[in-house]
Amino acid sequence: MRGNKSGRVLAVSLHPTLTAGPEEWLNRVRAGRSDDPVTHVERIPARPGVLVDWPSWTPPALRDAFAARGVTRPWAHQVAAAEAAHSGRSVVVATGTASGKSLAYQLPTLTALLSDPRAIALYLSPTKALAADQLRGLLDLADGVRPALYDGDTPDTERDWVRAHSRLVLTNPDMLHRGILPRHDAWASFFRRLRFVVVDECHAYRGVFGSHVAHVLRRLRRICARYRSTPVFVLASATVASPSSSGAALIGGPVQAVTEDGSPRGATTFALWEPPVSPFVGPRGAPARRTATAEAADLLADLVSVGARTLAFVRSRRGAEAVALGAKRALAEAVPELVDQVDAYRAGYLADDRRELEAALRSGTLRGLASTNALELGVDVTGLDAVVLTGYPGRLASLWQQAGRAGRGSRDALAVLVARDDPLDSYLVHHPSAVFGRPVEATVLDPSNPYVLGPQLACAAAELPLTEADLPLFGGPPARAALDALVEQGVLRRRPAGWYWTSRGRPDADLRGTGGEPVSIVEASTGRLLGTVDAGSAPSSVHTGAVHLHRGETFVVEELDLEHLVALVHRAEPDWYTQSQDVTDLSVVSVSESLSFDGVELCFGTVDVTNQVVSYQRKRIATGEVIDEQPLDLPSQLLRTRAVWYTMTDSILELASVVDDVGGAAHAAEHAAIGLLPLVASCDRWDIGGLSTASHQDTGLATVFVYDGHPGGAGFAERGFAAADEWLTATRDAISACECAAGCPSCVHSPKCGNGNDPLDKAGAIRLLTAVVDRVRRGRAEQSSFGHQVGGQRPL
Ligand SMILES: Nc1ncnc2c1ncn2[C@@H]1O[C@H](COP(=O)(O)OP(=O)(O)OP(=O)(O)O)[C@@H](O)[C@H]1O
Repeated sequence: MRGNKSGRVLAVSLHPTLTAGPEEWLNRVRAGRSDDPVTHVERIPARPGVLVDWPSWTPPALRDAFAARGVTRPWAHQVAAAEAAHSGRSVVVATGTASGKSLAYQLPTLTALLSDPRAIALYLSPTKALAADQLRGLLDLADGVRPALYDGDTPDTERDWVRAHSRLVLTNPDMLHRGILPRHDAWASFFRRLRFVVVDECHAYRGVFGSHVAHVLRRLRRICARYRSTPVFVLASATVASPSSSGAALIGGPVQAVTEDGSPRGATTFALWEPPVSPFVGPRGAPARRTATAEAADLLADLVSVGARTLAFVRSRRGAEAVALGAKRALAEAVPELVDQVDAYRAGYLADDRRELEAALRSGTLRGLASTNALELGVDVTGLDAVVLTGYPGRLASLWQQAGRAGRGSRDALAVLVARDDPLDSYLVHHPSAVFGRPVEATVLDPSNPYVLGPQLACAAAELPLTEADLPLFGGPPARAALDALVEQGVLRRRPAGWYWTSRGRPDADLRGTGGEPVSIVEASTGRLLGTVDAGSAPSSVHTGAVHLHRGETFVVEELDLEHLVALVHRAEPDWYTQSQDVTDLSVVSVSESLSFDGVELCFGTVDVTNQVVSYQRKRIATGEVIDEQPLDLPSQLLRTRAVWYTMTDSILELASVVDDVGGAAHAAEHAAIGLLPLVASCDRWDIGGLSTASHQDTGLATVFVYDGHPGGAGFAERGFAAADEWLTATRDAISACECAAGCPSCVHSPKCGNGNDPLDKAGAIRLLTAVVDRVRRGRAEQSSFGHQVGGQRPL
């Protein structure tokens, strides 16, 4: 073992050997620590595979091509899915990570392409990295198919070639929506011959994004029908709940599910890891734990040094860079020969750099990589031994996707979840039953959401006028209502034959809500483009003075020029990092509906949520100590959206005995309400934001707001208002049924709280909600007996 300057002993094996297994790696990385950071080890047993014969219709050439890459016989689920697709039924393969779902779609698809030289297939993936990875796996499988990428990274000069010659086009829903469907006449031959559509990692299409993609796929089906083709859909995902129904909701047609996994799987040793208490006191006066980033950097270095090829997932881009840098530093002191074998990976890198890193990880020239979730989905990085999750990724579906990256085939694997110092992560590492043996979250999407339906129908009409016969495909009555609204707004024109887009230009719908063009990060002295960062997060991540990490190199931002979308940076080696501070404010624009009864007013309306990065702190890398705080002059970012909120008078606060901690009770009630809104609004908690305050400037009262996190709103808050008594009753009941003492992730903690889940008063929230629910119910009863709506559109 060798030490480093920090005095920590690195678990170095000078002759790394892969004969050691997960248990031994784990023992070695936890050895030598005074407090054992491991709170629980779950052993997920190995599973034998079920091999079957190739379907009789498999072309011999394809069988040979699979055999050449070591696949001599398929697994049972691969054939079950392939048989369904081959016989013309849409199917979803919902089996584990690395269970060979690619072969399950390749078998029927490539069979069709080989048997019919005119047939074409389309492959859709949520990330460019995954499409690039799939392309590699397809290149030498079938002659004459000419698989090719068609995405934002494809040079213009290649695009025409792909459209004219490729018979297996790999793209993403964004490109289909913006670049392919609107130009369907140029793609006429493609659509006419389209036989299969593969939708990989289909669980990624959830929430508002998923609802948009559901319509993009309906638009695709309509365009295909126009060119007289009816492609079969093959969907795949390792972590999708209720695969048949969520698959059907996504494509708008019946989907058969294949869920019995026939692939062999090595055992996984899954450790829950809580970083030790650091000597420095945290912001609330309580002893703080060492950061998950610092701990993950050490773990990455340790695992690489004992010979385990390791991928560390980190929640933020900056965190991924910091983990790579920290691991490199630790290795530089103890095993310098391994420093170059660790790197960082994230979506903002240039395409060539990403491909190079993926290849290096696969070939083993890279032994450690710290990545954002850009590598979470499906990229086949065969041969990984260990995965480190730096903080709970927010959803069990993501946790299993990330953990599943290690131990491909029947090799045993190690996964380590390192808790961040927040109540949600601490709760999870001390409550293994909240992690293991639980179903993943439902994939919630709602194609009838009017805020999605409207823009999508406008896009559909611009592609091809909409007719009565199209309405069932887009959801029937809600689609008609959305079309009426579009006609009224002058967006579409109603003619006897249908609904027409008559304006110049094209309508658009922002599928991912990223908020505009990305900002380029450029090295000032050389003009070298390092990468990009999306517009919405530029003020917090590349503001003037920010320390920007890029593949293990440190830069300081000289200037952020938002007008020209450029951040100029220079190389530097500061011993601090920066953390931006922001302020969120919410103002009420207008009230559309309201209901008031005895001290509680429930409202639905339009709000402006502003977020402004106002300063940044410089903090010492070694200790996290704040050196100073520098002011920033950046524009605020405005989100005009829809919200549901309730106000409470002082007499209600007294009745609920929360006068001493109104903020804590309201904050806890807000978090739980966000968690429960999906019950009545078929949304995802990540699509919603909240704000609670003991006294709000517009209402003058204690107020809890829940708003749609999408410009213009997304229909969720509206449903929350309509079903407020059911929603808030369920919220109150969920908190009181929870057995924890003072709040936990199952009730009032939020995985995305900007205030670190502080303050929270669980008991106060129950009393507050009891009073609120009672008044909302009585208000509703009064409203229905008078037969009118109390309140109405009013400015505030
Ligand atoms: N029948 C088989 N026999 C042996 N190996 C196979 C078989 N089918 C697939 N494989 C191998 O299993 C590995 C994982 O396959 P693949 O990447 O397709 O899994 P996946 O389910 O798509 O993974 P992910 O969950 O990452 O999307 C690949 O290396 C592939 O070559």
